[in-house]
Amino acid sequence: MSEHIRIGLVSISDRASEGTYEDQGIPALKDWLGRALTSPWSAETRLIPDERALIERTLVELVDRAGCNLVLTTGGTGPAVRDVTPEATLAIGDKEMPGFGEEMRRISLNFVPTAILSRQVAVIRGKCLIINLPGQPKSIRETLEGVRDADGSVRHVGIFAAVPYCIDLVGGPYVETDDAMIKAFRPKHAMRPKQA
Ligand SMILES: Nc1ncnc2c1ncn2[C@@H]1O[C@H](COP(=O)(O)OP(=O)(O)OP(=O)(O)O)[C@@H](O)[C@H]1O
Ligand SMILES: Nc1nc2c(c(=O)[nH]1)N[C@H]1C(S)=C(S)[C@@H](COP(=O)(O)O)O[C@H]1N2
Repeated sequence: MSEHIRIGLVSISDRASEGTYEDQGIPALKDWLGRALTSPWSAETRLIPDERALIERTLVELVDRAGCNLVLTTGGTGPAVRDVTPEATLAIGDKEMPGFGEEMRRISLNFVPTAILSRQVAVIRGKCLIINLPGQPKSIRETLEGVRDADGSVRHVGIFAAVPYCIDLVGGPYVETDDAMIKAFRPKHAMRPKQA
């Protein structure tokens, strides 16, 4: 049986939050999750500037008060002075999960040589997994879903394949995905029968 998950979606951008351009981060996150998840979910969205204290408060609020078991951020992971998303995320995490950042940079190198400029991290806070994604809206799909060959076969598995089992392990709800988009990996003993 699958269970409902509340997912925090946080777009961190000075210019989108002040209206210089329209935010494409939250729509891209919603669009991807809408196509990838087959179990029930709802989103808590926030559009905020690159202010460390505000990022920390927002993440804490989404986990501790809104009850999110997954939070995806986009933006603010680069080397510029105002890019502080990784520092804010690490500051409020109980445990760092370095594999997500390492793998996202490897995946992103298939698309841009500047992928190594992205300092994204992931952490566990309570029963929630928080993952930083880069700011480019197209990078959301690239990192979550991975890289495909021209015939559609998966060349480099996206990081979302490891997300449902990670949420299981911290005591969150059982999340299911559409295998055609992203096949979630779980060891046999942790798998439940697929919903019809
Ligand atoms: N929320 C967003 N909506 C649309 N495009 C974005 C968004 N965030 C980032 N981008 C694009 O991706 C690029 C890299 O993202 P990054 O997080 O480094 O932004 P930035 O250059 O620090 O500027 P800002 O914080 O004002 O978005 C941006 O320069 C912008 O072109
Ligand atoms: N998958 C993917 N990753 C990417 C990119 C991209 O276009 N696709 N852009 C890179 C660029 S240009 C930068 S500067 C860094 C910085 O992350 P930020 O956008 O959060 O500041 O992410 C990188 N990671």
